Amino acid sequence: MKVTVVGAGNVGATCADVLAHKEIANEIVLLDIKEGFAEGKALDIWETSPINLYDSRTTGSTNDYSKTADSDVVVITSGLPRKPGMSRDDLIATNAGIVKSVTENVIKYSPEAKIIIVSNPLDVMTYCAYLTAKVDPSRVFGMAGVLDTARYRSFLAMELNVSPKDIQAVLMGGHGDTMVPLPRYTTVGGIPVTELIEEDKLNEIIERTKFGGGEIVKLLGTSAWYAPGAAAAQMVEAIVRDQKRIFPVCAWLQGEYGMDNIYLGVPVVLGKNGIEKIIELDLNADERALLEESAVAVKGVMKVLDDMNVVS
Ligand SMILES: NC(=O)C1=CN([C@@H]2O[C@H](COP(=O)(O)OP(=O)(O)OC[C@H]3O[C@@H](n4cnc5c(N)ncnc54)[C@H](O)[C@@H]3O)[C@@H](O)[C@H]2O)C=CC1
Ligand SMILES: O=C([O-])CC(=O)C(=O)O
Repeated sequence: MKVTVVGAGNVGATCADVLAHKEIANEIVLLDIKEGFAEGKALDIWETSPINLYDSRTTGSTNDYSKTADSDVVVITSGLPRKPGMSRDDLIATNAGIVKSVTENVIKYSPEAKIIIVSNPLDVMTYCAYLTAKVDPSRVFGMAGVLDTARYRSFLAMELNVSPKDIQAVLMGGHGDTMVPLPRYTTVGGIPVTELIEEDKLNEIIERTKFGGGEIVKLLGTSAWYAPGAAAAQMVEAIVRDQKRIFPVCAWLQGEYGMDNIYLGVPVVLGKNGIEKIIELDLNADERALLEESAVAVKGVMKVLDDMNVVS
């Protein structure tokens, strides 16, 4: 299996490192526009192979997409990260052009690839890649929910002092402050979370999750990379190993949840064909209202992209 990661910065290099370390793909290509950067990161990752005892091969490329040819999966992380005081949406002006040109190259050299978008603003950059790639939306989707649920689960594990392995959760909506964690679908070792934690405390954790990206930006001056890189790698793994995992993924909705022509986070089955199924939960009125509010926010940014006329 061949996997390309575009953008050898913090998230991309972390993703490639996890892919290699866990032997998720035997051939990993890291590509960046900055001269020598991807080659340097790829070499550094490869030099961990005798220590971490794996044989996945990681190589780098400065903007030469022929090296990425026939990739099974491509992860796009190229683009600016936000700084303190910025929202993810503030990145649209720069990142739309980057995601468009990268997607054109990706699809030219790997016409059959599944494409996972990571660049922000996530839902709208996924839409941008879909408009550019002109392939079935089951093959173009975004990483956000795996990260957002990981944050939610890690906060719950801290609060309850239990293993994060035993916490299952679903989170829906856009990858922004309007994301929708769903306590009704959160369990700890099979026990509904609401039986283990006070409502106020749970609401605090939900609020922390919604602003989890911003919490790291404030601490670091740039955005997170360990959890995002690992989350993207987990999606790659589900595809290359045809695991049929159920993950919240930013997917193109065509009637599901009563919504049309929008990229939004929903639970899906992820396997060798990309998104193999969108799972429709029976949301209650409150949950539906939150999802609709999130959809309105995403639609607003999609319109900004449409008005930019970046993608024809
Ligand atoms: N979806 C999510 O949950 C998350 C999304 N992000 C987003 O991922 C993106 C990357 O974040 P970081 O890795 O922290 O940034 P970074 O600045 O460390 O890396 C970005 C890399 O993209 C490269 N790049 C820029 N234009 C390019 C082009 N045309 N072709 C190839 N490479 C190009 C840059 O040279 C740089 O090395 C940001 O937009 C950030 O907001 C970050 C974390 C989580
Ligand atoms: O917060 C950011 O800008 C990066 C991101 O999407 C996240 O870490 O959730």
